[in-house]
Amino acid sequence: MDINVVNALPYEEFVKLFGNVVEKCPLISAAVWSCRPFKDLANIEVHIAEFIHSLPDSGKEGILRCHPDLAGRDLQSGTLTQESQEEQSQAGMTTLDSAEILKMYRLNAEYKDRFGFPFVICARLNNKADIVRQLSERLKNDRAAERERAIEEVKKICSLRLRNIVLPDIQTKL
Ligand SMILES: NC(=O)N[C@H]1NC(=O)NC1=O
Repeated sequence: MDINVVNALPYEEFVKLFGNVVEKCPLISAAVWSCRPFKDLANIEVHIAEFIHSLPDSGKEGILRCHPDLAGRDLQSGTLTQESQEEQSQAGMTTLDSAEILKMYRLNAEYKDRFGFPFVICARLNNKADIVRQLSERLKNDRAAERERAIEEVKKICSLRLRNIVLPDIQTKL
C-alpha cells in the first residue's frame, strides 16, 4: 500500500484499518491521523511512539492492560482479536499442554500481582521458551523499569502489525 493511499484515507477508514495496531487502543490511531501527511511507514511508527511516550504512567499502564494474557482466558475461550490470535499461535501458545498452560497461568498471575498490569511481549519475535524465561526474568524488575520495558514490546508488536497491513506480501521481520 502506497503511503499516498494511506495519507488520503478519511479518518473513519484510517481508524478501521489501523485501529488495532496497538491492541484495543483505537484512540491511538485516531490521534495519529491528524499528523498526516506521513512520509513513510516508519514515520507513522514515530508518531505512534511519540503519542505513547507523551502519556502519563497511568496511560501507559492502561495500554498494557488492554493486552490479553499470553495463553490466558481469551485464548482458551476463543475471544482474542485476530491479530493476537495469530501472534500467540506463532509463538506456540495455542499448542501448550495442560502443565505448560498452568505454568503460564501462574507466572502471569504472579506478574500481575507484582506490577498491576499484564506481562506483554512481542509474541512473533519469541518462542515459548523465550516467553517463559523472560516472564521469570522480568519479574525481578522494579515497576517503572518494567513499565518502560513492556511499552517497548508494545511498539514492536505495533511495528509488525503496521507492516502486515501496509506491506502484506513481504515477510516482515524487525
Ligand atoms: N500479553 C501479551 O504479550 N499479549 C500479546 N503479545 C503479542 O504479541 N500479542 C498479544 O496479544
